[in-house]
Amino acid sequence: MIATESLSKRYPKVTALDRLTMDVGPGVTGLVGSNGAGKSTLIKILLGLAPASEGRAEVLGLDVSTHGGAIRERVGYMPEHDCLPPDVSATEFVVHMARMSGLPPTAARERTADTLRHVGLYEERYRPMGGYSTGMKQRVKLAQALVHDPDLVFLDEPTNGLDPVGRDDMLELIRRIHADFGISVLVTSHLLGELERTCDHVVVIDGGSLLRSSSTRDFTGATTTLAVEVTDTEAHPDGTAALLAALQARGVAAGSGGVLPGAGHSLLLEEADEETRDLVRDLVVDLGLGLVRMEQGRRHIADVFHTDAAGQRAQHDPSGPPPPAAASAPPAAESVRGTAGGGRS
Ligand SMILES: Nc1ncnc2c1ncn2[C@@H]1O[C@H](COP(=O)(O)OP(=O)(O)OP(=O)(O)O)[C@@H](O)[C@H]1O
Repeated sequence: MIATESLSKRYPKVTALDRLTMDVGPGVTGLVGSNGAGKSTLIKILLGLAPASEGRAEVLGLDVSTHGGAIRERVGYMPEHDCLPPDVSATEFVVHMARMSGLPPTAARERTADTLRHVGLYEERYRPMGGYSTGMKQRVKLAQALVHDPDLVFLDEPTNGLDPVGRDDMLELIRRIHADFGISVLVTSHLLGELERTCDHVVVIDGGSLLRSSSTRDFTGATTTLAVEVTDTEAHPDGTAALLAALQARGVAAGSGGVLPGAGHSLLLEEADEETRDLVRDLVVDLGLGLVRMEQGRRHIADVFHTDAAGQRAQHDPSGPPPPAAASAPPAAESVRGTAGGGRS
């Protein structure tokens, strides 16, 4: 679907992409990287909207430097930032975008109604978009990317600004774009956790270079780590801390797993066996906490990202001190915001 070869983009003060070589096949692919990693720049080059400084790229077998128009006919694009005219209704806007994509008037109206229904906008689609919530605006942006029935869509940070429920709804919609309509998806995010539930394949970029590209399954192989999540109670306003203390009192070492996607705080217990699982269960009961989740685990993509990023930096500067991410066991932090280099040149 997408192939780049030594693709670079240099702005006067910044190298946004640095000899990026990658291949993306059909399905749902996540493009992960911190702010400034080069995700939006890559999308603009792939759409033929911005020229590369060096290297080449193809989308659907078409060269981006010479076939931008043909690519945009077959590819949908959901931009990152708010770009909807406030005085226009979703219906008017999406019909307009469908017409711009070459659909005749009747087909444009029919496809608009179908697509807005598909993304979950009903009566409100006749109201001006200025009064919409962030979630509704994201849905309209998604609808306009899908209305001309593309082969592939680029979704730039579609969950930005959404609350956990809105984010889950959007991720479910993204999964269905491929499952129901066979449209392939390239979706960017700085949130690693959400992509491991949504994507078949994940590409991680850092400072404009490829850090890793592999199937989600390969990223998240089985481990002996046990993730435990509990509720707070009146007696234990911080249930996680109470459980941690009780485990430590019995000589079980646990690390804090950070805030998990769409969930609360979690504890991570390394090399947990049957006995440890029984102990956790008993302690949760003794403390009167609610057990939200006890999951023997998969690795989180975040772990792999931190380990790989640390390794790469160590390679670049073998004599230097270890970067913070390498100095301790990497937490399963959800976001890579701010953990990667910015690609300054
Ligand atoms: N038109 C431009 N002129 C100069 N620098 C730019 C331009 N567009 C992007 N950059 C810089 O290129 C780098 C990559 O930006 P890009 O927007 O592609 O990153 P990103 O991964 O999409 O991050 P974000 O999620 O914050 O948008 C950043 O340092 C950014 O400041």
